[in-house]
Amino acid sequence: MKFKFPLCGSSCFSSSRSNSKPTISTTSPGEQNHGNLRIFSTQELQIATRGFSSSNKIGEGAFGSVYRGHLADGSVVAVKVLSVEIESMRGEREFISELAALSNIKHANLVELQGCCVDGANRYLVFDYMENNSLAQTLLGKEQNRMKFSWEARRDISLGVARGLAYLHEEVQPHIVHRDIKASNILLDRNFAPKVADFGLSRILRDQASHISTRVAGTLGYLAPEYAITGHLTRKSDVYSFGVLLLEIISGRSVVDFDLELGEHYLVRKAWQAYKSNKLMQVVDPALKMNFPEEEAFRFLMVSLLCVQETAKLRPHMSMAVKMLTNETDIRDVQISQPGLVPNLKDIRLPQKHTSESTSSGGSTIMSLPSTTYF
Ligand SMILES: Nc1ncnc2c1ncn2[C@@H]1O[C@H](COP(=O)(O)OP(=O)(O)OP(=O)(O)O)[C@@H](O)[C@H]1O
Repeated sequence: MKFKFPLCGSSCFSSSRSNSKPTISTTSPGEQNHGNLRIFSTQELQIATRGFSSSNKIGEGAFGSVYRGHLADGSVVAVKVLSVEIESMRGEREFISELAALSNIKHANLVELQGCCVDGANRYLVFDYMENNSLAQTLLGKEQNRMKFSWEARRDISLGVARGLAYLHEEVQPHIVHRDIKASNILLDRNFAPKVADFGLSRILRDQASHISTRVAGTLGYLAPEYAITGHLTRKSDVYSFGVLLLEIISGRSVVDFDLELGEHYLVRKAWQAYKSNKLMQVVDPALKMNFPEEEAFRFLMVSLLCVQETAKLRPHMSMAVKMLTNETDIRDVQISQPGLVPNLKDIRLPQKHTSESTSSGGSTIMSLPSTTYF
């Protein structure tokens, strides 16, 4: 069954600046419905996060800081304090109604948006709290933060992410292109089930020129070449990023790592060279000490290479990628062509100024990312 994602609801919301408690307009019963979105007061979030204390801070991203919070009902949440300037965001009503639509999107592999808070110029998002942090920290992070991931854990995480993305791409209507699939946006719950975070947000939180450079730079290795060069964003750009992520999960290393010896810096290039010389299994994380089913690992590597092919239309849709990973679809005879490679990140000229106008319509989303010197 397809999930309907109402793009612009007509919900009506206003916040009282005097007592920080948001109030919902009662002009029309139909206009009060925020679906699953809970409207928090600033006071509630202050109490939950102990005044946004540094000991409750769990991370920092392009859109602001993230704090762990304990709500009065005993549940634990992650509160994202948006640092994006108010002028750059959508209007309050539109902001609330679009978040309401996002909060209705529920899937076992997506981080749930519980609610939000609007208090004058301050805006906060409240998500389910994920106990085991992100893949960027636990799989690819500093030695002291790393955990051991068995092959089975890696397989389940890869499949979960693929299913979450397939849901956004093919079940939600109109579909959602995530735009920022990467290890730091894959969070793990208490059972290490993977949850894709931050879907749908880039459309709502318009990036500020001041931080777009770092934002793009941090994500470069995951960018599909056609997106990086022309700014033309489709679901297949997410498929490319998923392919990169899959390679990272299997190999246990980051997509770009200049600490490794020359020739090893770029994971996608390394995997492609290994494939061409019939040594693809060398890409599997040595930390697994050969403790994995070879046939399955080979299949996963082949799927990752299919997803990162340079030509977008040769990449599978996410539902097909799921079928390939689970072996419902046989890929033994599939031809793999040259991947989109990023040979020299230093050559990329990042924009000084950026306006991110993204519209999701029909089959693609067009973004005004300036072209880059990429190859
Ligand atoms: N729901 C959550 N539960 C637990 N921790 C979270 C949650 N959301 C975010 N975090 C933590 O906060 C960090 C920052 O998250 P955020 O989404 O703001 O930025 P990011 O994904 O790391 O980077 P970027 O903003 O560039 O995408 C994450 O890496 C993670 O460690």
